[in-house]
Amino acid sequence: MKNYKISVIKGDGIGPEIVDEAIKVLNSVSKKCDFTLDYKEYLMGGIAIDTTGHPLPQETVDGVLDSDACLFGSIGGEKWDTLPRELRPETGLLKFREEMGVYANLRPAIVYDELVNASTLKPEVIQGCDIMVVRELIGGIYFGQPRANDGFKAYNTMVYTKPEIIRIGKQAFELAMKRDKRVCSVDKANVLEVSQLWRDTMNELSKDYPEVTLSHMYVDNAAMQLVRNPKQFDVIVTGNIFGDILSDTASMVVGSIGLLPSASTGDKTAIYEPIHGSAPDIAGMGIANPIATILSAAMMLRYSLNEIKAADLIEDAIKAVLKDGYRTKDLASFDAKEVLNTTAMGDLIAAYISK
Ligand SMILES: NC(=O)C1=CN([C@@H]2O[C@H](COP(=O)(O)OP(=O)(O)OC[C@H]3O[C@@H](n4cnc5c(N)ncnc54)[C@H](O)[C@@H]3O)[C@@H](O)[C@H]2O)C=CC1
Ligand SMILES: CC(C)CC(=O)C(=O)O
Ligand SMILES: [Mg+2]
Repeated sequence: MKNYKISVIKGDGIGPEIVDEAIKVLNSVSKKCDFTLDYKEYLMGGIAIDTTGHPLPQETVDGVLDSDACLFGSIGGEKWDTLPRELRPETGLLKFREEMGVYANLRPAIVYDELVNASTLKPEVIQGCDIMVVRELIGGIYFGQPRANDGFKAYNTMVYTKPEIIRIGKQAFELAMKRDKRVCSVDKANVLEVSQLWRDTMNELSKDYPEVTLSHMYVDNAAMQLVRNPKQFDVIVTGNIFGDILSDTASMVVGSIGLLPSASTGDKTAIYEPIHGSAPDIAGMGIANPIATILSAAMMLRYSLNEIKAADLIEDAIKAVLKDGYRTKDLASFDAKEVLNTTAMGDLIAAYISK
């Protein structure tokens, strides 16, 4: 029987609540599909600061690199917001992504038929929507030097090199080849030099993919188009900050940020994490939607472990649960037959799998 080593980082806020549900579901599907999972927990973010004095302990870096894949919850919270920048949970997360070399963050935004009434957008606008946001994750303005804040003047730097743009562009074109063969590259080339290089490079790269239609859009327009007519998009490729913002926007096309999973991939390892943060406003209340994290676990099975049947079983169980009218609080006003807490939603998805 196959056995996989999974590193687990629960993090802060709702992180532990949602990761526990994903593990519950993984255990249910692994029994059904005849493989086992060995989990090892590592600290990161606020809890790591409180325990070790540092947001990213070396043990976490080594442990994740030694595993087959990493399941990640979320980090951060007000408690740590006043720390110097280099000691903050978010700085630990960025350093973690950089050290793991996970340059491509794949954020699918799929509207399930079962949830077509779960969005504030009209059903006809969103039905059948299936977007893949390919966000560059270890470059751009979140990482660029110089950066500083002296209390009077503050600045950050948006940097991309051509090899970095080619690397992420290739991921987008390759994904598009397996999908509807359309890539929309999002930038701000009317204002930013870095975006002009991004656009020129995408144009050059597109010559290697003649079957794929490449279009370009400014990020402000892209945000508007995402809510106006999301079905016009197939693959969106963009830089770190634009992808961060546009994928949160896309979550409202789907219905809730608690539904969107992601895979952060590179050449060394992969990290599977919901797109949302630690949601301190609802932490400990038992109302967080665990589906984004459970779907991230399904992506882990599909992409890192090649357990395709298991991934399908999870996704089918989620659709069935939603079709039967079970909702967490974030989706309570959309065709809910019964509103479940976080644990009950995890229990139910696990039970549908083992049916
Ligand atoms: N990957 C990570 O670990 C990320 C961490 N953060 C950190 O998280 C903290 C909170 O950031 P926010 O801007 O509030 O973003 P957030 O994504 O944590 O929350 C935004 C809103 O969405 C809701 N929400 C998020 N996930 C949900 C879920 N699973 N179910 C139901 N509702 C959910 C929250 O209750 C909140 O109202 C900050 O410290 C931030 O830096 C933010 C984004 C990503
Ligand atoms: C620390 C932030 C860059 C995290 C975030 O918002 C994200 O990755 O979506
Ligand atoms: Mg974000």
